Amino acid sequence: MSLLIKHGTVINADQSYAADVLCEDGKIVALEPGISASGIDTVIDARNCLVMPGGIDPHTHMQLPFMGTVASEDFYSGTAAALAGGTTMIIDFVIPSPGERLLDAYHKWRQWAEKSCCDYSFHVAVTWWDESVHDDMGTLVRDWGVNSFKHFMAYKGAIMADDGVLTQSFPRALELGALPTVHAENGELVDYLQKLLQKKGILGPEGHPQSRPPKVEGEAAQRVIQIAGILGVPLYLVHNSAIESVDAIAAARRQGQRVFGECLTQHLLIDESVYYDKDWNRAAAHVMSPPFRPKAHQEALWDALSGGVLQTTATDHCCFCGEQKEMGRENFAKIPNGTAGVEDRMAVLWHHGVNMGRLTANEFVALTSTNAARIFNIYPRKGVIRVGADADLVVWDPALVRTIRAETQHQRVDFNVFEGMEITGAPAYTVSNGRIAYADGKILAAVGSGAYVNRPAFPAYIQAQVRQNGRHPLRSVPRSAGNGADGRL
Ligand SMILES: NC(=O)NCCC(=O)O
Ligand SMILES: [Zn+2]
Repeated sequence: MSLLIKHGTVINADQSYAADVLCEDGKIVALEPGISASGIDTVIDARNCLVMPGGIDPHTHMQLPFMGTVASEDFYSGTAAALAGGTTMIIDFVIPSPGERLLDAYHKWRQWAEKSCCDYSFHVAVTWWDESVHDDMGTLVRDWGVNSFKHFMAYKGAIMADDGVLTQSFPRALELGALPTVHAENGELVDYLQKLLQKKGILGPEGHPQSRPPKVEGEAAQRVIQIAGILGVPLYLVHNSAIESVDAIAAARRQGQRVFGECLTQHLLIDESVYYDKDWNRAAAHVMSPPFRPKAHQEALWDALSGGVLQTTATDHCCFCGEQKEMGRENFAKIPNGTAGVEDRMAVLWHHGVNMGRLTANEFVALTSTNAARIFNIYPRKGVIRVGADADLVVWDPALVRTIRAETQHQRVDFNVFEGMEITGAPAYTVSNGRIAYADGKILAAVGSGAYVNRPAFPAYIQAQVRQNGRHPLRSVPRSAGNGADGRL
């Protein structure tokens, strides 16, 4: 099975150049101008197009049982939507139910994910602590290619990990060479503010952002960064949405702490006014955590992306239809949290980032693919166009104009937070493992054509820094009974 992409401009995170890309049996095998098309099975003419590494979305929830319901995607529909948007790999989350063993939950998710039509991998959530969690973390890293564990500081009474859990899990992750990831919101404060708002009769979706103000995120981000610093553990903070958390990450990085940050495309473009919409359905459709913020936070997020404080963009893709959001009609705290985004992440970031002059095309590649591949240790297999890498590519037409509409989307949900947004620049073709998976608006990838990606532990990219940061050396003072070692009291 051979595929040749001719006449395009290759864009990697570090450089751009004109070259044809030859793929055979799922790998890139040649990369140079003027490769002959004779004997090749499929040829794509990429004239006037850019050829980029396929996107990696490091934060999706395709099929998540959450808040009394289950996200409306399955792994086929969700990964098909990813391919339509130029994303060729997702890292989804295994979230064990209370009391469920991590390994059992992991195998359940693996079974669900067999339908995937793009490559995938899993972070596994640690939501409580006991010996079985300690042991299963080891098994997952050693035998099942998991190199990151997720901790929710929010969702009290459900999946929240308190400081005790973080303090057990982080050093365990460190000894296994795995990266702790964290949803930073102070779950106690959210719980308190939700109850306060309810007592005051504020029960509509406008209660959602008021119960989770930016400082609730900032406090948790600062606290977990300090905890990780004390323990000498690298850290990845998911979906940063607020100036407060970005500032906390910037300060830690300035001091040499190994902290990585992600932001969601949705938080870059949408502000909190959506929760004050008179139409309950529209307001509820935007309920996700952290919530959308006042506009000033968006500019800070853009600056953090272009300034290197945040390294990745994701979506937290988690679809709930209107009927599911209805569960919170009488109480905002019961509206299932989550919005979709995997289909639009790259186009929205291209349009508002590259076209608007905030990002270069190379930075776009870094932020949508390469940095995630490095942090989660699948680089250079993914995240770069080079000989030997997986043939996961997007042929990007920078002149393609499209209006985002829920009506025409592939993701399985009845709403789109970017509804009506006109964007310029979109995938003409998406190539997954050397095959055309999306072209001319159509998904061509078969159910189950995606593969599970093992992610090895001890990423060199992170580990060197961990050694440098180190834990403070522990010291003891030798003393004789009752006296100091030197005989003096
Ligand atoms: N983000 C969100 O609202 N839903 C998915 C679960 C999570 O990541 O917090
Ligand atoms: Zn989250």
